[in-house]
Amino acid sequence: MTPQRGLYAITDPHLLPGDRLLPACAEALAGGARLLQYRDKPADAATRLTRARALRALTRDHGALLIINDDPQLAADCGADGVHIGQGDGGIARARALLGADAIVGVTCHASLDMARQAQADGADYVAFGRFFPSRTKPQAPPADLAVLRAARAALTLPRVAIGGVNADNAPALIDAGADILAVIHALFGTTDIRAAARQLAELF
Ligand SMILES: Cc1ncc(COP(=O)(O)OP(=O)(O)O)c(N)n1
Ligand SMILES: Cc1ncsc1CCOP(=O)(O)O
Ligand SMILES: [Mg+2]
Repeated sequence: MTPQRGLYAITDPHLLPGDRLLPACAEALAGGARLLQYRDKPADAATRLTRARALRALTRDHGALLIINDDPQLAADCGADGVHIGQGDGGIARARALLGADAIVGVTCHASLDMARQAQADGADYVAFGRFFPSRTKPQAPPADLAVLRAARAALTLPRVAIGGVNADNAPALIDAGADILAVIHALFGTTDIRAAARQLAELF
């Protein structure tokens, strides 16, 4: 089931090449991340499956949820808790058909309340808005304003994820505006003390 609040760590293949992936994720989970998303576009299918299976075991050990980015089939193959899909990633119905009713399906809604309403009507488990701040990981992601979080809080029942340049300094404003879950890449995996960075963000909830 989707946690209602907390820190959502997302992996990055450039920050966490090869053997660094597992120990870095272990640190984020030890620091309090409640969800972990495996996001790895450049790797080949066999490598992605090996890594996803390893992250499945690791997240189980920490009682955290594993979400796979983009790829419902990989989520099914590694036994993940769910999948995150963007507006061009195949749709909620396809993900549900592959993963079943109990899986978590999260959907990117950029800055659009209409997209979020549609995602909720189509059976999503959470909606993600952003990027809220300049992002070193995805600088060209469409920008979003805090107002969309306030509007979604009033209009939707689903948990709201905030993403994009999130760090310990700007996180309180996102939570105040209605973010239930903070999705973070660089401010976690771009730091030297991942566990401390995760703890600082997790303690905001
Ligand atoms: C929690 C969360 N929110 C948004 C995204 C972005 O998804 P998408 O728009 O499909 O872009 P890519 O991540 O695939 O580049 C996400 N992955 N996770
Ligand atoms: C995948 C994604 N979608 C919108 S912003 C973003 C990247 C978030 O990474 P960071 O926390 O480093 O800005
Ligand atoms: Mg995607």
